[in-house]
Amino acid sequence: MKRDPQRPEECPGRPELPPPPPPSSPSPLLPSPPGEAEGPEPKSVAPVWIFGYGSLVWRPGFEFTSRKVGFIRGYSRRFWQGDTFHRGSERMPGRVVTLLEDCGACTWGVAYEVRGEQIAASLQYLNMREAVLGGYDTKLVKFHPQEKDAEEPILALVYIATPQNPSYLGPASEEDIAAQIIVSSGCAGHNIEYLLRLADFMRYFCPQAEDKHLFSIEEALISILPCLYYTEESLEETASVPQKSKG
Ligand SMILES: N[C@@H](CCC(=O)N[C@@H](CS)C(=O)NCC(=O)O)C(=O)O
Repeated sequence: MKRDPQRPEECPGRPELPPPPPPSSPSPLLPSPPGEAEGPEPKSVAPVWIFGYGSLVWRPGFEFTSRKVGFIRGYSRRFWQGDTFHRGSERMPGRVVTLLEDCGACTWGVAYEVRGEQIAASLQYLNMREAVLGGYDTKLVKFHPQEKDAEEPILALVYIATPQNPSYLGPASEEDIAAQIIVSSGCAGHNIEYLLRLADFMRYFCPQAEDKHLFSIEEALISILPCLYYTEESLEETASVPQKSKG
């Protein structure tokens, strides 16, 4: 998919979250879970909400009852967590996101509602994916749905990789982070996919939100890999442009 390195000034209207496609056809950004609950609501006392701000935004990997786009306050998203399994290897660790406490900031993502049997299944799955394999801890945060009529924030579980975890890499320049992402891949795929899918989610579902860190890394990556540039000219037009004289 060609990319437009400039964020659209005016998104052509934020698309609604696509309804999860039938399991046989993965959706472009927010792949359907193993099977979003259909039919009568599972019996449960109270739902649990899980907030995702990285790969969980587009690859939850567990069954859920509903999902909402929104944000949490007091945190900034940073590509400061190393990953030697999903998007990297022991020899070439990738970089994935975690949250940095940052009062006054907010981080946008997707909150998933799980009910009944979904609760144990999703937490067991995420414990393996995030905690055991990823080095993330859990924390409770207040999630603010983007819907205008949403009154109260929702208490949600979030996975955060703290500086104490062994895979934590910490700060680096956006250029260095982009260079590391370019050469890393793991069991879940290339680290470039991880970055670009997250940038696409923000561009199209949260166009009003700022995320300088994320988009600076995307721009640095695109400047290194011009093949990702989006051009409106057709190849023929480009080819017909007279070459500059070598001077
Ligand atoms: N906890 C964050 C980040 C989670 C994350 O991206 N974890 C990585 C590393 S453990 C992961 O699950 N990767 C799976 C993938 O890259 O597809 C979230 O809520 O999305």
